Amino acid sequence: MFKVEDLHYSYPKNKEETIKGISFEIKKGEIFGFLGPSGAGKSTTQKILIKLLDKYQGMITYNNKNILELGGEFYENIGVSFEMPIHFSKMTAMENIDFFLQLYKKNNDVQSLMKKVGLWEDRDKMVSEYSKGMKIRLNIVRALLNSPEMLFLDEPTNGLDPTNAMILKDMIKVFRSEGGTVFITSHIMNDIDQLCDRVAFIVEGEIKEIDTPRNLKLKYGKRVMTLEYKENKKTIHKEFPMDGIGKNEEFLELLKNKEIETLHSGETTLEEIFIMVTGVGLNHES
Ligand SMILES: Nc1ncnc2c1ncn2[C@@H]1O[C@H](COP(=O)(O)OP(=O)(O)OP(=O)(O)O)[C@@H](O)[C@H]1O
Repeated sequence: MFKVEDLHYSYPKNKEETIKGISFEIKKGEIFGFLGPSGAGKSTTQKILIKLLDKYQGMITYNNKNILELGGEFYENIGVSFEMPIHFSKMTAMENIDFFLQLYKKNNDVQSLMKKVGLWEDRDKMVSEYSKGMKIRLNIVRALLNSPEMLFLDEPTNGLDPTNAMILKDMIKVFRSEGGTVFITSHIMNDIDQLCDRVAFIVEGEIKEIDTPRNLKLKYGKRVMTLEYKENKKTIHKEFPMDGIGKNEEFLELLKNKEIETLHSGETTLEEIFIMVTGVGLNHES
């Protein structure tokens, strides 16, 4: 759906390039995660893809057309939800929605969307009375107002409690199951793991990895089995190579004779991969 080839970008006031020659594709019907430490260039790339920044080098096509040649119809087909919810706070949620609806030719079913995010009952409240979580949910409704074929989401679950985060993730999955395509950035690796078909890691304007979360886990994980068992009221921890595990006598003896507490393959988490690829820890406060 999107093809980005050798993209370079520098902000006018900066000497150094912010985006240093990245290439990737977003396939129709996939959820594509764009991950990286703060300042890596995620928002800049997203802004270029949605045509908010244009003086770049390289080639970007959307459905095989150069995005620079696309007119207003481009915005009929995409939905955008950025991290900071921006609404008219002195208007009610519905007044906000009505305002944005009339900008589009295609309209989604607002009542159904508002019910899905649990805001229908509060639709006539001023947005200034909304909590942060409510504003974020209203933001996603806004992004879906034109029934887009592609969604751009910047940190969509940031600031949501687990229940609301789950509602939002379910909406994103339903959107994909109905054929939609999603470009998402997040610092919450669990969400990324649950949602994304493929992820790219960007560090200082360069892409270091692109693959499925599963392939990355296989690549960065250790091929070992770890076993914890009880012996004389103590927990003993042992590691065995995955290769030939079925014939490893010591491992099999432990399985047969000991009280096993845990048994794991050495699969790593996306969070550990993030740290390995980017060299930067995740800030859990964000
Ligand atoms: N308008 C701007 N003018 C000049 N430099 C900018 C501008 N916006 C961003 N930058 C710089 O470009 C680099 C990439 O910023 P960007 O916002 O794309 O990072 P990010 O990966 O989205 O970070 P975060 O996770 O913190 O949102 C940073 O060094 C930032 O300071």
